[in-house]
Amino acid sequence: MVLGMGGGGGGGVGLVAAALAAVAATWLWAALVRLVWRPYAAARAFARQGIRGLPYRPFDSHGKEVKAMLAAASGETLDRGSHDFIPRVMPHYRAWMSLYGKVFMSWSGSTPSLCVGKFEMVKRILSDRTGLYAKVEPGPVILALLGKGLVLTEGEDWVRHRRVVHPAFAMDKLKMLTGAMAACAKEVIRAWEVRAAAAAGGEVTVEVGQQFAELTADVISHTAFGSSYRQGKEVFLAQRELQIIAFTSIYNPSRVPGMQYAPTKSNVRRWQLERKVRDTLMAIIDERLAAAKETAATGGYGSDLLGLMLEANAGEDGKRVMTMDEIIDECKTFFFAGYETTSHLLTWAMFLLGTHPEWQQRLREEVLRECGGAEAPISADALSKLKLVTMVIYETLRLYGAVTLTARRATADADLCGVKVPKGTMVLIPFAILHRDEEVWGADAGEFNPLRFRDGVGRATAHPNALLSFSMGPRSCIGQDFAMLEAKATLALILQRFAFEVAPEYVHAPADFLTLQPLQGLPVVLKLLDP
Ligand code: HEM
Repeated sequence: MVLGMGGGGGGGVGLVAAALAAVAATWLWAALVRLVWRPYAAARAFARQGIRGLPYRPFDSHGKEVKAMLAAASGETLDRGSHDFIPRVMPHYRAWMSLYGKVFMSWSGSTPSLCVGKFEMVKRILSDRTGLYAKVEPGPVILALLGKGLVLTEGEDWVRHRRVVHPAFAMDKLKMLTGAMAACAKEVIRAWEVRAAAAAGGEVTVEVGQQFAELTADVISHTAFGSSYRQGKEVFLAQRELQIIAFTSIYNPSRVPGMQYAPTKSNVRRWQLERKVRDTLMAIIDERLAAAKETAATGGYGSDLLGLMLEANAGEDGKRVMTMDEIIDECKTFFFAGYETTSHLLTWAMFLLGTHPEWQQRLREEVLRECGGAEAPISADALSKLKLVTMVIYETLRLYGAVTLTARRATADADLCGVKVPKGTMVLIPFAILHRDEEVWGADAGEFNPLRFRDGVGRATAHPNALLSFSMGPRSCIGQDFAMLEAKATLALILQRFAFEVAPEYVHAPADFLTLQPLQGLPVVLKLLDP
């Protein structure tokens, strides 16, 4: 009996051990398939089917030449006059391009990748309307952060979403948001004025990177949610914390597959925040729908981005085009896509103007002429006359565009200007490298020269779409006019009030953490023009 019981206990332990061994064997098998077999099989398949005629070496990222170049470039900071951050930010690409030319293959984990630096090919990929080059499937963490908003949808869903979101970003509607944008910027700048006025010589040093992050968050919260701004800001703060959790997990080198589902401390926090974002957005939307019912005669969902989206969503026959969950996903997308990008644009514009005083003075003269002095209100019409400011913003986007690279996946075998691209290939388009191509931009491609845009953005080079900071084609940035308007209004308000230079302690070290930013922020010395 006793023996029998002991035998039963031993059987239980044995079973547990067997189960653990089975789990370990499954994990080991999965790791072998992922890390060894798939790259090997993919390399063989590519060698056979070829992206024929292209320089090709499997497992390039471990090549000796690339390793040497990586070692040489890592940690380097740049001279302030140099805008060539490629060796620092994209050392693989620089190395590969110098070895293999503008089009080459590489490997990203087990996925074969084609890196495309030839403008004609880029144009073909980005203008595709057939779904041949689709967005890359996001991981579960990014999906939870962004939802199935415009950035991540495909096919019919994308067409439906774009139809609803597009009217909110029409220029005549955006013009009505200029007042809200300028009011947010004025509040931030007013605080600088107070500090400068109290300081000796009317001078104050401000870390503008951080300040612009707060400003663009405020602008999105106000312009998207109008009177529900406070709840909108809560959503924004929760989204920002979610973003940090998401990227900490994605960039964690010892990440264990499947861990995102375990109830760890950070996952529990993530779930709480996701619930908070959803519940708060749902409450704002419910309020709007109720208010719209009451004011049906005046047709009022509100003139902010959410209101315009709800109006377009109502459809002519009263049938909703998008579900409320999809509207929530679009709201999350606004925060994600429109906050850091615009904040970095402002930061880099201040860097370039702070290191080019002659351009700063030319812009100030233009602003004072077209918009008036510090007391004059900023209007969308006056902003549309700021030609030099626009040229400097384009040049900032060319040299320091927030998005340095985009990717697509070939959904079927394709012929890309004579190159065979097998189905499944990841196609990488390094915007930052294309923006420095001397064949496209001329011998001064590496220099700050806003005059190249004097005849407009489409005439700066032989290719009308050579500036790719907002991408091009059907999936190009829906918020580009919004970002340009916000940048112009903010720069005009600063130029009206301050002369500035980059502080001596600034270290020029552009870094790409999803978006291109100065690694240690941007301290700027602001001097009141009229102390
Ligand atoms: C300087 C500021 C900005 C830059 C540099 C920028 C850049 C980009 C780029 C490169 C894309 C294409 C990505 C790809 O196809 O892989 C994109 C798409 C998008 N952007 Fe922006 N963006 C900016 C501001 C904004 C703002 C302010 C908003 C909204 C408030 C916004 C919303 C979007 C959306 C929704 C998409 C997806 C469009 C679609 O696929 O239909 N962006 N952006």
